[in-house]
Parts: sequence; structure tokens; C-alpha cells
Amino acid sequence: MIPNVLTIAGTDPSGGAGVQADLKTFSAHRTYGMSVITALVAQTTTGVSSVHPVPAGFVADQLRTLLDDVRVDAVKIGMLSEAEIIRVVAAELRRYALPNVVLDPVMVAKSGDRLLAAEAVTALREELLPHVDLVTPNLPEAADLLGEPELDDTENMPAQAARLAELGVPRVLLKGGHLAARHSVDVLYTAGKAEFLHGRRVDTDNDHGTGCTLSAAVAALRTGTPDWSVAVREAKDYLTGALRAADLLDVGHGHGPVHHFHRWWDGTEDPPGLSAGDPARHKGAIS
Ligand SMILES: Nc1ncnc2c1ncn2[C@@H]1O[C@H](COP(=O)(O)OP(=O)(O)OP(=O)(O)O)[C@@H](O)[C@H]1O
Ligand SMILES: Cc1ncc(COP(=O)(O)O)c(N)n1
Repeated sequence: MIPNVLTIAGTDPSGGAGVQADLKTFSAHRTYGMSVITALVAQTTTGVSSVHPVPAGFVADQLRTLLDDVRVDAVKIGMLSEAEIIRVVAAELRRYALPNVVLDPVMVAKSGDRLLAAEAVTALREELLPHVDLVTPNLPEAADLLGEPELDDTENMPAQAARLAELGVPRVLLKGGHLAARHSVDVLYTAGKAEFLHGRRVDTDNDHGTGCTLSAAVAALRTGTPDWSVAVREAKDYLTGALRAADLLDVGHGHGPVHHFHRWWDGTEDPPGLSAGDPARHKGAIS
């Protein structure tokens, strides 16, 4: 049976982050993707111009309408925008006892624009975090959740991940993408044990939505394995591949998207009439 995976997140018209990135990622992993939208965001590769949060009652409506009908095998939660939306999502998660819930605690976009009201961080920490299976903060988000200074080295990441777990979440993937290092190092912390995940750093400006893509991939992959660590490692490999192929895309003038379908479009499963080496597949194919 094909797994059904749900994202609860905000939008990105440029398709690199948020709901759009999540749905591409679910499809790239052969799962059936579904979405509940929490905020409409006017943004592109160069930044966010405005945010239009969906009324919390309507987020609840979307969730109940969907969940009364469809079986959900895994959930990825991204941008929640406001405390009231956080409360509604936490309540529905519990009401429907949703399995395999991954929370990317989106707070600030790479462009520096806020995607979560500052006063909503407490609601995220106290009302949602204890009800998810895995949380995937970057270093600034981890610091905000704990109310401590942001780390600037990898050495202290395991201890910080352990402090996050003490907030009531069983697994923490602390992402080190914001460190200026040759390797991109993350830490997965589960049940008192921390493992470092090392990925080669990819030199590209197309890094919009890396966190969205990683958390969506973990949710999708988790439907195929009982082992969270396997799902996380495979998701990171997928993301590194998507970053490595990202420069094939020509989207916008700022931080462009990663290549969610790198394994398909560069592999053997080409659509009829297009060969793997045909540059028309990637740029100017229509003109
Ligand atoms: N240039 C890069 N090369 C390889 N891996 C990267 C690079 N940048 C980020 N990563 C990886 O991408 C994942 C997301 O990390 P990051 O710390 O950027 O999260 P994030 O800030 O939540 O992402 P975003 O907010 O852009 O969605 C992590 O696994 C990180 O190690
Ligand atoms: C709807 C939405 N969710 C998440 C992000 C974070 O991604 P990034 O930090 O790469 O801007 C975003 N920009 N938009």
C-alpha cells in the first residue's frame, strides 16, 4: 500500500520551501502527499514580502475534514505562524492520534524574515513539542526554544540536543547547516544517545528550503522503516543529492530551491523523448 503523508505548513510561491517543497519531497519518495495550509506567504528566492496567517479555526477545519476521511501514515509540521494555530494543531494531533510526527520548528526564514510570532515560541515549546516524535531545529531555533545563546561549534551540539529532549520530545535532530564549516554536521539524539551525521558541504546558493525538505523526507522515509535513525540518515543523503543537483535549476535571483527530483530526472526513468544528457531538460526547454 502506498503511504499517505501529510504536511501542515505555510506556502512558498517560488516552490522551494514550505508546502510546495514538502509535496515534491513526498512524491520523490513514492508516498502520497497531502497538505493543510497554515499561512499564505508572499515570498520568493530573495525574501518574504508578507505573511497572511490562516485563521486557526479554518486550520482546524482543514485538519478535521481531511482526517475524518483519510488514513495518515506520517506527518511533517512546518511553519505555524501564530500561537493559536499551534494550539489547534496540537489538539488535532492528539484527537486523531496521528503517527510518526516530525516537527520542523520554523521561526525565521533564511532571508531573516520572521515566520513565527516571537510570543508563539512558548506555545511551540510547551504545547506542541511534547506531542511530536521528532523535532528538527536549526541552531538559532534550538537557542530560542531553550532561551540560551546560539552555538557556534559542533562540540556542544550533543549536550544542547539532550537539553531539548528534556523538554519532552523523544528524538531531536539538531541541524548544523548554519555553521560555516567544510562539513554540514547534524546531531541525532535519542534516548540518551547522540550520533553525529556528517554530510559533505555543497557549495551552492540554492539552499532555500533545506530544512523543509529534510524534515519532509524523514516523515516520508519513516513510513518505510521502523528505525528513525535510518530514516534520518537516508533523508540527509537525499538532501545532499538535492543540493548537489540544485544548480541545474534556474529559479529566481536569490537563494534558489534544491532539486527535489534529482534522482529521477538524472536517472534512468526519463519521460519519453528526453535523454539523460539532454540539456533542454533543465534550462530553456519551453522557449
Ligand atoms: N550547503 C550545504 N551543504 C550540505 N548540507 C547542507 C548545506 N546547508 C544546509 N545543509 C544541511 O541541510 C539541512 C538543513 O539545515 P539548516 O541548518 O540549513 O536548516 P534550516 O535553517 O532549518 O533550513 P531552512 O530554514 O533553509 O529550511 C541540514 O541537514 C544541514 O546540515
Ligand atoms: C512557508 C515556509 N516555510 C519554511 C521556510 C523556511 O525556509 P528557509 O529558511 O530556507 O527560507 C520558508 N521560507 N517558508
